[in-house]
Amino acid sequence: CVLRKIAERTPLQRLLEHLLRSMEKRDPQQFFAWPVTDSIAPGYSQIITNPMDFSTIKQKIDDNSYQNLNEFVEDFKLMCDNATTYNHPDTIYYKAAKKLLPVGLKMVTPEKLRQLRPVLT
Ligand SMILES: COc1ccc(OC)c(-c2cc(C(C)=O)n3cccnc23)c1
Repeated sequence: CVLRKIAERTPLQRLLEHLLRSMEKRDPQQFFAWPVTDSIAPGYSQIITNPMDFSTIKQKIDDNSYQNLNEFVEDFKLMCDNATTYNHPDTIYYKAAKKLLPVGLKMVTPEKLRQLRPVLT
C-alpha cells in the first residue's frame, strides 16, 4: 500500500541516517543544523554558492537523493568547507568546522563502516 511504501528505508538510507545522527551529536551548538541566512551572516549567499547544512542533508536522505556513501560525504565536506571559506580563522564557526571535518570523516573509514555492518543490516 502507499503508506508502507513511504516508510521503507533502503540499507543506504539507514546507513546515512545513522552517520548523520552521529555527526549532528558533534555539533552541540547546532551551528550546522540549519541553513546559514544572510541575516545572521552578512553577504553569505554572495560568497557561498553551494550552501549545505545537516537539515538539507537529512532531506536529501529522505528523498533518496544520495546514490552512494561518497555523495553524502561530499555534502558533509562541502558544509565544513563553506564554514572555513566564509568565516575568518579566529571565529567559533571556522574553529567548529575545522574540528568537525576530521571527526566526521573518521566515522566513514572502512574500519568504522565494518564495525557498523551487523548493526545496520
Ligand atoms: C549564533 O547562533 C547561530 C545559530 C545558527 C547558525 O547557523 C545555522 C549560526 C551560524 C552558523 C554559521 C556557519 C556555519 O557559518 N554562521 C556564520 C556566521 C554567523 N552565524 C553562523 C549561529
